[in-house]
Amino acid sequence: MISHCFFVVHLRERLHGSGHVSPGRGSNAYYGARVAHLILCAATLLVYCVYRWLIYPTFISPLAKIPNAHPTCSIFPVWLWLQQRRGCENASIYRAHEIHGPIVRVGPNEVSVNSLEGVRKVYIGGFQRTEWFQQFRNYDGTSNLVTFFDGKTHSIRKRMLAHFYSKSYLLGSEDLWTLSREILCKRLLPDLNDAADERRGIDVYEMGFAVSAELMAAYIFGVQNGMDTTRKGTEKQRRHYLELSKIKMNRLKNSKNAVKELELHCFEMCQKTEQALEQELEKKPTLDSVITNPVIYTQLRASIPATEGITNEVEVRRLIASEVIDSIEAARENCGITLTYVMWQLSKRVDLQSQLRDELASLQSSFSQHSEQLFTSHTLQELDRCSLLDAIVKETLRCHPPAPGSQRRLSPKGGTVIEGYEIPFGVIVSLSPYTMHRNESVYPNAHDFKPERWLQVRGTADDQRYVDGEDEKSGDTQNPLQNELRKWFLVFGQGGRMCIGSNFALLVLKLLLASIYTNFDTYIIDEGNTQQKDGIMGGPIGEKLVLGFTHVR
Ligand code: HEM
Repeated sequence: MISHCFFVVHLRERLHGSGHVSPGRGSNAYYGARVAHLILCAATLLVYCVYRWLIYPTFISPLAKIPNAHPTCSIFPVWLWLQQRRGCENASIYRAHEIHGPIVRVGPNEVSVNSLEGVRKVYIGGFQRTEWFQQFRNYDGTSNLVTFFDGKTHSIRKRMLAHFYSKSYLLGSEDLWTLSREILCKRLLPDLNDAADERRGIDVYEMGFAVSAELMAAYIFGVQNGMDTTRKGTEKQRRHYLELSKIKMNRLKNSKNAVKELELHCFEMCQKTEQALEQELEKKPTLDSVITNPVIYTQLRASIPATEGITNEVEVRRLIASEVIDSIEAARENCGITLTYVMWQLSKRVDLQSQLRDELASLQSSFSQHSEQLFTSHTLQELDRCSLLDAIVKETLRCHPPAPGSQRRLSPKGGTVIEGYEIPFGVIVSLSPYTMHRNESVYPNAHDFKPERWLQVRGTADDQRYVDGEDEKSGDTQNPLQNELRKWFLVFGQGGRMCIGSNFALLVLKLLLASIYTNFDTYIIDEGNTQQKDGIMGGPIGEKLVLGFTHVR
């Protein structure tokens, strides 16, 4: 537009110069003509801007028909930005849906949806992720599962790993139960025992983050090559590691140095695993050491060259490191936050703790520290059938999703139609667990923590029967009410980009809870501020939860 105006001025000058009668340079008439041209250009520019940024988005764009979360949303992206700055983005979008229904415009080029049709179109339909996800690249921009844009590259990598994170594989994995026994029984429980004896409080927020990262690292690298920051005596390393993680996640000052140190730490674990594999040391345990296979590392090391065609060893190691550091972070943050909230909820309800203990006591496997049966090959399968435990974990994830924020995508070429509204190509479309999980018609009294809802079948109030553990794999169950609850459950995302670690996360959380609550009662000593942060991640604002532990008789 600006260049067009200059062209007009230039043309007029050429005309003047080619013999037309024109006011002489420096004369008043000459300057008057120039000013008139400039005014004309400015007016044209203004009209264009008003049309482009006011009239078109507000009245003509297909998005204009969608209700605005705020009157300015069609023109400026300021409303959303302000909600983010104020730390109330999720709550504000939720309120907008309550007022306007299943679809709202939250910015000139962004809409939020809250419906199953939205889930089906956006996630199951495979809309692309936005640029925002690129920040999860590691090692100077090396991609991984989270950041791959191209669908083909993404699905090759996902297929490479999916089997080793599938529920059926994990339930039968000797590596998983062996490494869990090592970490929980030899590192975590002895510290909790001491805490109970000494009447010392434990910050389970810190403990949850550390033990989750440690379990994930052990599955990736083998327990002997992974992390060791949970046991008593490692408090200094643990706090240093968690401090670095916090700096990285919150992009605080010095985050570059923190990122470097964390990447180096992960790279060292890769190198240690590589050396062990080269020397075939894995299967030679000494008397007091336990060794497990580096399940994920070995798979990536074999499959990246074979299926992605990358043979340069340094490059392969970089790709592996970029992939696994993300998984450790995902486990640390998401499982850490979830464990904190489950234990907070259980500590408020002694009755629920004892019901859970009764369910665990009915199993053949025992989680008692004094039992010979502790963690056998049946343990994981048995644990998976505990319906109350499952309900407690699911209800915690519903009420306190660790990643409650909008899962943003871009509308595809050719556009789409959602909830009857046309959405052109390139619009940011999102749904969020925060809003989906608060739907009163699916989750009555949605603001209350009610594990029972995951155990009920549809019927009258007096006809609420309990169902045994359903087959998670099949998705749909015989129970229409449970199917409905699951469809609205967005905690792990849905579709092709859904969380690859969901089964691992659920199983590890159940193992942790079974081990802790079989042996201890917990009570709150200092809960700080347990309100969830309103953002992409939703840890407790106070970043702590100090619980007391007492031995179960
Ligand atoms: C309670 C625990 C967890 C929660 C709530 C969670 C949540 C999520 C969500 C919501 C997404 C999808 C985001 C989107 O659609 O844009 C996701 C993706 C992902 N998660 Fe998790 N996660 C958890 C644990 C884990 C663990 C333990 C791992 C370790 C393997 C993991 C690895 C990943 C990866 C690699 C992706 C990207 C998948 C893809 O793009 O195909 N997550 N997670």
